[in-house]
Amino acid sequence: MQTLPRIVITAGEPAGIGIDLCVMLAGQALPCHLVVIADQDVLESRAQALQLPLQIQRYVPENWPSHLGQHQLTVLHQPCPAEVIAGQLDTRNGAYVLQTLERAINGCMQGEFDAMVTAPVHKGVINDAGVAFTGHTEFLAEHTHTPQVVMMLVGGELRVALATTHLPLAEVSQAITQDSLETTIRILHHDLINKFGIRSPRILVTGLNPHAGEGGHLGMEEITTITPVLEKLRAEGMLLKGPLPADTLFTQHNLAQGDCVLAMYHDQGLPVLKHASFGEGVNVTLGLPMIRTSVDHGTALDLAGKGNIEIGSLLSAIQLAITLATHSKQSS
Ligand SMILES: NC(=O)c1ccc[n+]([C@@H]2O[C@H](COP(=O)([O-])OP(=O)(O)OC[C@H]3O[C@@H](n4cnc5c(N)ncnc54)[C@H](O)[C@@H]3O)[C@@H](O)[C@H]2O)c1
Ligand SMILES: N[C@H](C(=O)O)[C@H](O)COP(=O)(O)O
Repeated sequence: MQTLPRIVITAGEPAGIGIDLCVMLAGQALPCHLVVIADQDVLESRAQALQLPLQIQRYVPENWPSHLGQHQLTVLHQPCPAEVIAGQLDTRNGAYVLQTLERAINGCMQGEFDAMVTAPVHKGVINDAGVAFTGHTEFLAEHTHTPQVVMMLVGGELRVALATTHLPLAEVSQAITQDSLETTIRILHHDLINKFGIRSPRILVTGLNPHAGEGGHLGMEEITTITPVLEKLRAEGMLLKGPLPADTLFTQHNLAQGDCVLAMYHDQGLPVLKHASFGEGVNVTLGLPMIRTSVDHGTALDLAGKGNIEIGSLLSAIQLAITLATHSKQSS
């Protein structure tokens, strides 16, 4: 008999909508076993604020109930040190957020969980708490000892991967070297085949500069870095198009010729994807020795504890995690 995947969810920043989403999740039937790592009291008081029914059962590793959507939620209790007020960040809870991530990562690496789905964290408050933190993606790479990973967002018909992640714009050009770009494309190519079932992935690669550098008149990175890498990997048989001007790459005509876009930096690729599918998209980390997906939105502090939020992205992230975990079990 096929066993259901065991999905662990980290509830993210406790003052944000991650808690609300986990409360809402209790009302959704899903084809998986599911455990949420969060402070149980915070979940209960948010459920009260939202006037939603919630019955919590503590997580017992040997006994995973199915997630039937009858307002029951299995919770791995991680206490928040400071009182949580919806919408108000508190640096005293920064370490708690990271502890939930560490617990989920350890569980995935040791086979306790099949996949990890993350609700949004607030990068700023973690840094204000004194811990350098740029995002889940980098944290996961560090904590699984993976030298390089790739952030890809999937939404509607689009897949957009990034050559750099959470980096000040002034540092982007230097961060894209021939080596880093080659590794990014290899990871992307490998995971599109092995995780997404695309036999011969066609990857559309943006330039870095306006109009892909205009033959060197508007920047040299296309000539010195991107083109040599694409030529090397094309010689191995990879289907790579580019470097293409990013402003027109996202036209329907061009997108129809690829399975995935590789953008050079965060705000070159993600605004297009979020315009097309915000609230339904999924962020997936490629190249990890475990499965991790996430929502496409942030902590939305303005909406926490008030109701009227969309759960679509979390459901899509869980669905993708289930698909990837099932595929991984079948192929192992
Ligand atoms: N996966 C993650 O952990 C993740 C992703 C993106 C941003 N963030 C972090 O979140 C924080 C806030 O970021 P931001 O303000 O740029 O983006 P945001 O996504 O939190 O908010 C942008 C807008 O979208 C709305 N919104 C977001 N999610 C919604 C939902 N589920 N339903 C309805 N409306 C929703 C918000 O109210 C706001 O108006 C930052 O610290 C950022 O780094 C985390
Ligand atoms: N870059 C993501 C986005 O804009 O949706 C977000 O910041 C989350 O990134 P991590 O998964 O690395 O936290």
